[in-house]
Formats: sequence, C-alpha cells, structure tokens
Amino acid sequence: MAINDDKRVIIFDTTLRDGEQALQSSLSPKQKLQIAMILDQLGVDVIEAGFPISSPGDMEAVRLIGQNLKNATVCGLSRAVDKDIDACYEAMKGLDHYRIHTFIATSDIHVQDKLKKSFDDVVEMAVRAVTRARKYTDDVEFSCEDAGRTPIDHLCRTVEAAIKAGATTVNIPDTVGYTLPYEFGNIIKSLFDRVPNIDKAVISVHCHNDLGMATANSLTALQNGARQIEVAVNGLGERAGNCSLEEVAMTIKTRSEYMGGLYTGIVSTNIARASQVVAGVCNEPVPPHKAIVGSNAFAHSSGIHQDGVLKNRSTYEIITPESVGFKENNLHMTARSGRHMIKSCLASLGYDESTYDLDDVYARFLKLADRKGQVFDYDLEALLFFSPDKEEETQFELESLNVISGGKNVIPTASVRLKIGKRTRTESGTGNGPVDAVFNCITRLTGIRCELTNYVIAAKGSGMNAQGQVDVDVMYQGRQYHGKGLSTDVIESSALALIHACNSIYRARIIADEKLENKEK
Ligand SMILES: CC(=O)SCCNC(=O)CCNC(=O)[C@H](O)C(C)(C)COP(=O)(O)OP(=O)(O)OC[C@H]1O[C@@H](n2cnc3c(N)ncnc32)[C@H](O)[C@@H]1OP(=O)(O)O
Ligand SMILES: CC(C)C(=O)C(=O)O
Ligand SMILES: [Mg+2]
Repeated sequence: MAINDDKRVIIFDTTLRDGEQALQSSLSPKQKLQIAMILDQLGVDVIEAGFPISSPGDMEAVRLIGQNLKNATVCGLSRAVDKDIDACYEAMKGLDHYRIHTFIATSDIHVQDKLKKSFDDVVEMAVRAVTRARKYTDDVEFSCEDAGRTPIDHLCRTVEAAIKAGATTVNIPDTVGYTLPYEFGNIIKSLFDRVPNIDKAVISVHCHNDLGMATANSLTALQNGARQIEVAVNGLGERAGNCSLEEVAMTIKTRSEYMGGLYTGIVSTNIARASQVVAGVCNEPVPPHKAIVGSNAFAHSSGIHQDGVLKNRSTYEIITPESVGFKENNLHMTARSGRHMIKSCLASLGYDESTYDLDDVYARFLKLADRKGQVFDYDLEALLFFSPDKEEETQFELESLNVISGGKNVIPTASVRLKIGKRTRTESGTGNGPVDAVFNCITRLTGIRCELTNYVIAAKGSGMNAQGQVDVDVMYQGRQYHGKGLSTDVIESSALALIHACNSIYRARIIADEKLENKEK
C-alpha cells in the first residue's frame, strides 16, 4: 500500500491476529468478519486478519475478510517458511490487493534457543521468504521478531537484506515489551542512519506492553521516522497486550503540534463502538480505567474536579467523550462530591437554588453518600421531599423466594413473597430462566414495569464467604434507576437488586405526584 504523504501514519491493526492470540478461546471466521467490518469503518489502513497456515478456520477468516473489506488492505501472517507463505497466497489469491507479512526472530536468544539456527541462516530464511512472498504480491511486510533485543548490527543487516529482497514494509517489533522509549527511539534512528536502502520501505513498529511502554515506544518511533504503527483495539494482544489503537490515534490527534503534524486516517468518533464490539465478541471486558475507552475515562467523582468540569470541561478533560463516540461524560455523586455538583444536579432536575437550603441538603447528602457509596439523582431529589427518617424508607421488602430451574424440559418457575407497605403478597410465575421468572413475579407484585438495561453479576469475597453482587440498571418512564443486591445466593441477589430499584422508582413516583399536586394548586 502506498501513501505518499510523509505526515500520514499508516495504522496496521492486528486485533484479529496478535489480539486474538491473547484470547482463551479463538475466534470463528464470522466473529472475525464482524470485527473486521468495524475496523474498516474505523479507518484502519491494514487489517492483519489471521495466520492462514494456522488452521482451516483462520485460512477461511482471512479469505472472508479479504472479500468483504471496502477500504482497508487485508494481510495474512506467515513464518519464514514456504508453506506458510503459500497458505497466505491461498487465502488471498484473486483479491486486487493484499499483503503478506512474513517474519523471523533476530535476537540471539530467539535465534539460538528457539530457532536453533545461526544468524546467517536466519538472514537467508528472511531473504528467501520475502522473495517468495513478492512472487505473489507487491505488498510484502517483513518483521524482525524480538528486534528490541537484537544487536543493532544484526538488525541493520537483516533490514537491509529484507528490503533488498523486496520488502515494502519492514517492521521492528519490541516483541516482549522490553525497551524504554528513549532506547527504542534510538533503535529506529540508528536504522535510518545506517541502513543504506532504508528509504525504499516504510518502517513500521509493533510494540508490546509488558512494561507499560507500548504507546510511548510507538510514538517515539514515529518521531524518529517510522510511518506505520501496529496496534490493537483495547490494546488486546499477547500477555500485557499490544500498543492500543485508541491511545496512539488520540495522542497523535490531540498532541499533533508535538507530533510534528502527523495524522492518521482513524475516524475517531467510531472508536467507542469499535472498542465495545471487540470487547463483546472477544468476551474481554475493557478495564474501567483503560485510557480513552474505559468506563471511567470520562468520569468525575470528586468535588474539586466536578466543580472544574462544570465551569469548563477542559479543566479536567483533554479530549471530549464525543470525539471518541461516547455520548457524554459522567459525573458520579459520592461523599467526595461538593456543593457545586449537588446544585448542578438539582438544577438539571428543575430545582432553583432559592427553593432549597443548599447547606442543609448537602449535609444530608453526605450522610446518605457515606452510607450508600453512590448517590443517584432520584436519591438527591428524595432529600428535598422526605424527612431524614423517611428518605430511605422502603415500600417493597423481600420476604421469601423459591425457584425451580434445571436442564432440559424444566420450565424455570419462581414464587416470590414481598412485604408491600403493611401487607404481604405472593406471586408465582415462569420465565426464560430463574432470574427472569423472579423478575416477572416482582413486576406483577410491585406493579412497576421497567425495562432492564444492564445486569452485572460479580463475586465479592472468596471461598466459603463469597457473595454474589448483582447490579441492575432499569429504565422507567425515561429515567434510569440503579439497584444493587448482595447475597450468597445469586438469584436472591438479583431479586434484591430489582426490588432496590423498584423502591427508588416508588419514591420518585410519590415525588412526581406531589409535584403535580403543587402545580395544580
Ligand atoms: C511474536 C508472535 O506473535 S509470532 C506469532 C505467534 N502466533 C502463533 O503461533 C499462532 C499460530 N501458530 C500456529 O498455528 C502454529 O504454531 C503453527 C501452525 C504456526 C506451527 O505449528 P507446529 O508446526 O506444530 O509448530 P510449533 O508451533 O509447535 O513450533 C513452532 C515451530 O516454528 C519455528 N518457527 C518459529 N518462528 C518461525 C519463523 N518466523 N520462521 C520459521 N520458523 C519459525 C519454531 O522454531 C518451531 O520449529 P521446530 O518445530 O522445528 O522446533
Ligand atoms: C509477528 C510479530 C510482528 C509479532 O507479533 C511480534 O514480534 O510481537
Ligand atoms: Mg506481537
């Protein structure tokens, strides 16, 4: 692939190859295709779709993806052996354009202990592999595996030989994430200084995150002349992962003046969606604090930060959530929040400061937050309407619960008894699983029909003391409510979580009725 603009950085995505190597379960061709279509829309330039010699399924995945991409170039990986290169050709033959990526390790430890060869043998294998791949396509990438630990003389010699044999891209991987940014930048600089034919190929880097340096090393390499970076969505990849696509793309965009005006073809507003699809298909949740795409990346829970963000978002947000495809930032109310946050939340609910005593509400809010951890907008509103002894009063309480579930031919059935105000009522019902059966009973008992939008179950503690915590988000009349339940029995945790949310909805309904009455008066 030829991009004739020295400022343009080629984004080579290896989510489906190196990223997939990190999964406990390999992906099917269909799953890979689903991710590839998202990557294509995201604007990556090359998609390394798999390792065709690896299995018939991966051969099929590379073929399928090659046939369906609209913009990106498909690429298959091969060792420096004939049969792997031929398998790449087999997977991609017939396409207008495709890349074969062949590699061999060049560091002493890999050459001697893994490949059990001499360095001369390795250079010969590299040349033979590139030459063979060039017979099939004019887009050939060669990688010196473990370049980060390769003596520089050996690296220069291999790179020169690979380019001479016809490699159009030469990749310098820090395979084990060993180097530091200054050191890695110097490796790239040395190659530009010492390899005579370096200008005949695009120099690429492929950094791993074992010491948390993958993004820094990739950016330093760009500053030293590399023009392709190999990345994966959510930083997926062997061990601690590959360089994360979203981190480099957003750094290049956000700090372009510092990056010498470099740019990529990434459509940044598609990043959040790509992250979510990769996390879902790969069954690999994104850690909350992951830069750019974590759920906490645009969240603020402390009063000083919330005050700053409310006055000017740029005080604590260097990029906007919208620019990477999230709807908005999140301001969580906790005992670390301050008065500005409380005032702002009440204003968004329609309460002018003249209608309440901020100091009094704030003092009560802090007591509630110390008890509950997180306070939601409807909890805050309840402080205005209920006296302190009533603000957490519950209308619904679980008295007992019975479920029958099981394998084939057993219809999940539940029976739930709730204390509702001063009365007790029981309901029985079925569902498509035991939790669904319980939720159906609770819906009938409370009369609250809400839509379940999120259900998360997590183990708290371990061994005999382990409990299951269920968190639910439900939507009721256009407003989001949250419920939490904790028990040694996860079905009971689920019931408690929904009942918790129903109690909040019940209180919000009383407030809504009261507001209506006041208006009518
Ligand atoms: C740094 C990286 O991410 S490299 C990519 C890693 N990805 C993968 O390994 C996933 C796909 N791999 C596979 O499906 C399999 O490992 C295959 C099909 C490639 C090979 O399977 P097998 O033939 O059973 O070999 P196995 O994986 O056990 O061992 C690898 C062999 O390849 C050799 N080898 C490793 N890298 C290279 C290379 N770049 N060029 C040539 N030979 C290589 C090893 O020395 C070893 O050879 P040996 O059998 O003579 O000892
Ligand atoms: C195959 C190569 C590029 C690789 O994944 C690595 O060296 O980390
Ligand atoms: Mg790798």
